[in-house]
Amino acid sequence: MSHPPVCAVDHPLVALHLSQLRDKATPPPEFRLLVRRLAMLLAYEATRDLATAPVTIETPLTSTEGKKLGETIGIVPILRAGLAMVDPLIDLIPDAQVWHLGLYRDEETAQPVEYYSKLPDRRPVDVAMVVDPMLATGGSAVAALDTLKRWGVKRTMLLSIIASQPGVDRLREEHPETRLFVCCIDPELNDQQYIVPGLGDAGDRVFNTLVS
Ligand SMILES: O=P(O)(O)OC[C@H]1O[C@H](OP(=O)(O)OP(=O)(O)O)[C@H](O)[C@@H]1O
Ligand SMILES: O=c1cc[nH]c(=O)[nH]1
Ligand SMILES: [Mg+2]
Repeated sequence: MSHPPVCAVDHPLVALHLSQLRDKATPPPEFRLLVRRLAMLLAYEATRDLATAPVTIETPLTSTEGKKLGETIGIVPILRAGLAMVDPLIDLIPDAQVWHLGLYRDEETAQPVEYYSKLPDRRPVDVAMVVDPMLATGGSAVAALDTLKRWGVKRTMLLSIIASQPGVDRLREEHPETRLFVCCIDPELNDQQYIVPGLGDAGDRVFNTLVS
């Protein structure tokens, strides 16, 4: 089966929650809830092709065949903003492992700076689901995927709420094998490399650290 490399989830619920998320009047508690809902909707699409294995279960009435996951999943949040997408994903995939990567964008250069990574030597997962609400220049996602590739993960996907077109192009160029799931692709970046129209700084809006 061949998959489209980029899936922009076209759904009325995505559209309405995304509109509220973009609104500058949306306060952090509601922002977090909206990120949670959108992460679940993205995860529903992204997990469509996960392998399953048969399992026999007993209902109160009889034996029947059910399913269990047939591969191991790692959820990889890019700190900080990616943390807001972890809980909704482990609600849906309770056995998933969570591996944190700390990256921030240098404010002057917009280049990613790694400040936390504690992956073990032995790669323990079949599929890595990288989560970060924003794919702007693509620098942070490319750095995270470089790390996961060195770690030996064969199948990677990235779930982002908003991507920029330049970020999508860069990801396709540098990690063509990574499947990308987004709620929306915005056309451009501004001079500070923020996504336009975007939603501003996702990490600051999640963690209420926007200082004006
Ligand atoms: O595609 P890029 O140009 O690399 O930009 C996207 C990155 O920027 C944001 O994180 P930020 O650096 O603001 O860190 P934070 O989550 O701690 O706020 C966002 O959550 C991504 O990680
Ligand atoms: O628009 C952007 C770009 C980078 N990081 C964000 O949080 N927002
Ligand atoms: Mg930020």
